[in-house]
Amino acid sequence: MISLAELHEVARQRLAPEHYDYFAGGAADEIALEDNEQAFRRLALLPRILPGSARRDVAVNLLGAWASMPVFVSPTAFHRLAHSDGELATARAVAAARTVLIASMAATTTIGDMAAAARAVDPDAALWFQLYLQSDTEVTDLLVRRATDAGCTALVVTVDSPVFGHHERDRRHGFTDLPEGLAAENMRDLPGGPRNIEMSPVLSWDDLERLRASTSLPLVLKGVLHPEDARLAVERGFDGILVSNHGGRQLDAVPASIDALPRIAEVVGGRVPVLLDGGVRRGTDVVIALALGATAVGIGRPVLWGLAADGESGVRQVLELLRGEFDHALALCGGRGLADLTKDLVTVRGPEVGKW
Ligand SMILES: Cc1cc2nc3c(=O)[nH]c(=O)nc-3n(C[C@H](O)[C@H](O)[C@H](O)COP(=O)(O)O)c2cc1C
Ligand SMILES: CCCCC(=O)C(=O)O
Repeated sequence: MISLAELHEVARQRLAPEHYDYFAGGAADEIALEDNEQAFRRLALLPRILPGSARRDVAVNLLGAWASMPVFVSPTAFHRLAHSDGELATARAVAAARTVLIASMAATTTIGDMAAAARAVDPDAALWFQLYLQSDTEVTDLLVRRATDAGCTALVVTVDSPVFGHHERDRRHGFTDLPEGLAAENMRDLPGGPRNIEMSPVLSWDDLERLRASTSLPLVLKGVLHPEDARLAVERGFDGILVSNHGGRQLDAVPASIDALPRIAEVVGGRVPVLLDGGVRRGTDVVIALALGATAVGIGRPVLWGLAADGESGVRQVLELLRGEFDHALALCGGRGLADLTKDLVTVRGPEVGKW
């Protein structure tokens, strides 16, 4: 495989149409979904010349975890729909690539089993846990305890989903339930029996403060697009921001993640890491996002495509392709390290090129 696009094509052929469309789809007219990728194509890089060194250092510290490159894996649900090894394959591949895996609360494998699979590859494997706050605080607390016991070193609270997004592809297929034998394994053995994952508009900053007080793990807020929310998050002592439009699966009228990034990076002003996901498909996308102020970027669907195409090996290919492309793009930009990626390198494509 020579590009992420090729792995996507193989995955499309392998997956049942209803499962492919669950993974690929977005909300409503899929404007945000498409814009996530298109927005990168509207931007251009102005490379610097004569770097004077053949060494390039791309490792980055993410809330105490060393990642070998500024690319991590964003949380996506139901990996066993993509491949029978599911999240175990993903966990092994990400550990082998020495980067951070954000495990989805909606995984089809428990967080404990994912952690064991990752640690068998690398005892220092970095695993974070994504959480939808549940209105029953007992459930949330138990999930946090399980993630902590599994050795997760940060919690990523998804805050862009007060209600479920409307996915018309799923409606067309009538795809509402996981096939027999697959389940959201983290939601078993909870008070009141197995639970469905709840999304709730009742949640407020108070609930986040409550979570803050109940754990010593760093907390990242995922799904921030408004600069004012980023400011509030930093002022209230949260540890990181993940700029994301949920891969275009929630509100369709939102901007592309990369277009929302600069204002948020400005408001945050380096006080906490600013992460980004949505539409990252090439090493040059990683360069652009870092230059515009991201500390690192996440990939969602490409991991699912790698998994569906070739299990653990497919996910490894995705991560190694991006690592290679990123390093190559950094070299072509005359960069020696991540600190060389500054916002003067980015401009818009077309006749406005000098005006940005
Ligand atoms: C099939 C699928 C399932 C997802 N499940 C979750 C999830 O369980 N929790 C969450 O916070 N985000 C979830 N997301 C959003 C991703 O974390 C991420 O924001 C998005 O996929 C990034 O965009 P990309 O797919 O263009 O890389 C999901 C996305 C997809 C495509
Ligand atoms: C309850 C599962 C939610 C998964 C999700 O976030 C998505 O499909 O985008």
